[in-house]
Amino acid sequence: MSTTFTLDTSTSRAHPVPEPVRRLTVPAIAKRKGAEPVVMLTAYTARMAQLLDPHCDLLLVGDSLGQVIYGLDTTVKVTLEMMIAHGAAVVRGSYRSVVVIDLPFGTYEESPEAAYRTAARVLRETGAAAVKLEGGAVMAPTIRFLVDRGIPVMAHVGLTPQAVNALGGYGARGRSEAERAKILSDAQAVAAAGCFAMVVEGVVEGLAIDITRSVPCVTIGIGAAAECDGQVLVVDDMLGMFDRVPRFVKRFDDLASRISAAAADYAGRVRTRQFPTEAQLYR
Ligand SMILES: Nc1nc(=O)c2c([nH]1)NC[C@@H]1CN(c3ccc(C(=O)N[C@@H](CCC(=O)O)C(=O)O)cc3)CN21
Ligand SMILES: CC(C)C(=O)C(=O)O
Ligand SMILES: [Mg+2]
Repeated sequence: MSTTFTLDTSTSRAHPVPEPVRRLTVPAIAKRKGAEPVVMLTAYTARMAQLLDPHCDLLLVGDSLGQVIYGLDTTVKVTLEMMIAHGAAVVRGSYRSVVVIDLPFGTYEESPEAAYRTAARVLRETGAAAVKLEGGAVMAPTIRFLVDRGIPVMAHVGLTPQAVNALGGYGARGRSEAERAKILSDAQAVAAAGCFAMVVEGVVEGLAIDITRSVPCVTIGIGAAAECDGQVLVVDDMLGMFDRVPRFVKRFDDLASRISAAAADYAGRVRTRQFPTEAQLYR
């Protein structure tokens, strides 16, 4: 018995393997200033990441998981272990989007060295490409320290929820001239420190526009302005999982009522022995 092998000369490989779909990169996102708007949503689980990934440029594993997943009242109680567990799940569930992970409260503010240790652990243990941290000028040296050592940083200015105890709530920022000037100089300071992008959250529209025009990096708005270089929302908010949401949320679906209806349907069928039926049984 003889076997004939034919070498496929149309490719350099004798055994062609499918081209892997390349993940977007941080530099590719950074180039989007003033160009095609950057699409970001939060994700906390592998399956949700799979569903969102084809539509997004960035997936943010936000510390909003404290409220959204864990039922905490603020993000102040979120731990590094939570962020790493959910961050690794989102990386496993995505293959196109750049995954960014929030550094949780208390794990980076003390010093650039502390921030580096935390950020390095996050990237090492999750496979994500970048970290996000809250704060303005005060965090600029830390951002510079991380960026110089090869860790891409997304900044977050304006309404910074980890500072809720100091801010006294989640009201929009930048209404007074002093606050407006402070937030603008914060944005300029984190940009000068080398962040590749910044979330601008909960500020008056004119300020978000001024920030977007005056910094060289991508701005990603949430409760900010359509003129930002991109937008982000908490996925459970935009899916309609919560009854009460901030003004800046647009609900693109009403999943809470659909889940309630499905659960009620199931409960009714169990109680009347209409479930399971033949299709679900082994015979
Ligand atoms: N589900 C969820 N969505 C978010 O956007 C979000 C979180 N969780 N957790 C972390 C932070 C907290 N954020 C929040 C939380 C509440 C409001 C809020 O209630 N805003 C009110 C105004 C409140 C006031 O004036 O004091 C609003 O109507 O916009 C805003 C942002 C944004 N982030
Ligand atoms: C709202 C976004 C920007 C965030 O920081 C989060 O989800 O934690
Ligand atoms: Mg956050």
